[in-house]
Amino acid sequence: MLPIISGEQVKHLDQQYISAEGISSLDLMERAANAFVAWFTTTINPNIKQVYIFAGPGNNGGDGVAIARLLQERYYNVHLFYLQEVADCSADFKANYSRLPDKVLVTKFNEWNGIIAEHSVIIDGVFGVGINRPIEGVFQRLIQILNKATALKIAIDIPSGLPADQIAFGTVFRADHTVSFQFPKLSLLFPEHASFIGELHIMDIGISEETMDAFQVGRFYLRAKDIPSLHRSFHRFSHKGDYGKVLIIGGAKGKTGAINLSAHAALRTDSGLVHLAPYLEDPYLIQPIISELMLFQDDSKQNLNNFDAIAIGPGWGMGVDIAYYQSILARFQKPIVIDADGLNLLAANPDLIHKIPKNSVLTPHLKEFERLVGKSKDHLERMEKAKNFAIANGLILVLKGAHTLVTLPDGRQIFNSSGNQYMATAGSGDVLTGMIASFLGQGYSPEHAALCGVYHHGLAGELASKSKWRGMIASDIIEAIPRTFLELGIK
Ligand SMILES: NC(=O)C1=CN([C@@H]2O[C@H](COP(=O)(O)OP(=O)(O)OC[C@H]3O[C@@H](n4cnc5c(N)ncnc54)[C@H](O)[C@@H]3O)[C@@H](O)[C@H]2O)[C@@H](O)CC1
Ligand SMILES: [K+]
Repeated sequence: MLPIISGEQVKHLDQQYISAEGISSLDLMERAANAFVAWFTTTINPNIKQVYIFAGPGNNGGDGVAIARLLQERYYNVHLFYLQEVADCSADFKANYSRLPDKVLVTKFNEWNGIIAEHSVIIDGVFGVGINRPIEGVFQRLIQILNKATALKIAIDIPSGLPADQIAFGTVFRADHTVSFQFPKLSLLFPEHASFIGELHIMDIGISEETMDAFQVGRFYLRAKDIPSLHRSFHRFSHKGDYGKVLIIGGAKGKTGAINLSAHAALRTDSGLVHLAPYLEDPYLIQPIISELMLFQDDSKQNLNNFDAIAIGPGWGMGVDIAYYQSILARFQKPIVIDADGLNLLAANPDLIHKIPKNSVLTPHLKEFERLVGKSKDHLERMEKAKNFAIANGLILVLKGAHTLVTLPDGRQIFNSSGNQYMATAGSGDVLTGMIASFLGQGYSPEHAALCGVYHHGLAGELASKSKWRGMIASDIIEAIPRTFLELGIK
């Protein structure tokens, strides 16, 4: 998994890599600029009239100057603005400045007439991860002008003004796209920064995960390439029992749709047998949405250990008898998945937390998490609370959101990269619950079940949204689950 190192560590990473690989920092900047241009030329409409690049005094500005040259070589009309006397800029900035072709128009920012032509693109290379104080003066004026412009806006590495690992504290460039090098900076994953970042793209510039691992940050970014090695493989003689027997408990009167969605998702994630235990006097009254599902009448006395995995909570309601909740925890000794009202009931009855089997997977959204541990002033504090909670209770916490955060009992924190905004739809969380339970039932470790569940879920959402867009519903995500295996090359 890709380590997420701090802004401060980036300098050391660069130096370490540069000395180990025998390349210069200028070469690394050239790679970064090439990576940006490769993304730009394949993503941005080629009919744009003008590219405006704004370069600050450091190496982010240096990237901007190198990008100006590379884009001009590809016949774009490039207008470069620099903000500080070139003599006062970083060494690699100056080296790139001296390589600029004549066809790049170059203007000092304070001599700019402020006009931005229609159908143009703005590239922000004012500050990168070296920002160390709030933006003021000429820099602030520029960012304010650019934020008002209607042109498409792209940030190099990080929107200028955003600190790499903290919550924004002043003026920040508002990008439509952020093209970040090598790994996402931590602050790019915070929900409060969504409007600064736009779409996030991570471009590899050749620094290996091993080089980055040396920094031991304990924070990671989960990508498609990480997933296949987490999967178990099955052979042609596998029996449906090998694929696990899963029980989904929840679904009070009027809310049985939630367990149906979880159960259906578990089947599509390859579970062999899936049972529903709705919280109804007569569970046989409900109609499973698909005929492959089975009903289970749980009377607090039955042996639950015949199941390989259990998920509790979807649509359960807050009227559940706590003695029944306790009886489930007493009758099943393996890690379980807890979601929705399973979590809300825990928040209302905190003593229950100590009875949950270790390494169980809890999947709160932000509000449910708040009910469990109290309010957080920002995502940074929330991350800290998630870590403390997972370590103190020996549980895996899956904090759902745009970059779902999985916190493991040893404190490691893993941000997911798959998924999109169309997944914020009713029942999407129930689908995830069923998927994680399915992987658990198939014999995956709780850690791998959580990570595979989260990644496949996001990918299923991406695939389903290609045809359903805003109209996507949770059932569409379920239907797309099988294709996620194909997409990731998992047989
Ligand atoms: N491995 C990587 O991630 C690579 C990083 N490179 C680029 O290098 C950038 C980091 O470069 P630097 O460390 O030079 O940092 P920056 O380019 O972010 O800027 C640092 C400069 O701005 C000044 N400064 C900081 N905050 C200011 C403020 N509020 N007002 C006025 N001046 C301020 C600093 O004194 C310093 O001169 C990255 O973001 C990335 O764009 C690439 O060139 C190569 C590879
Ligand atoms: K920038």
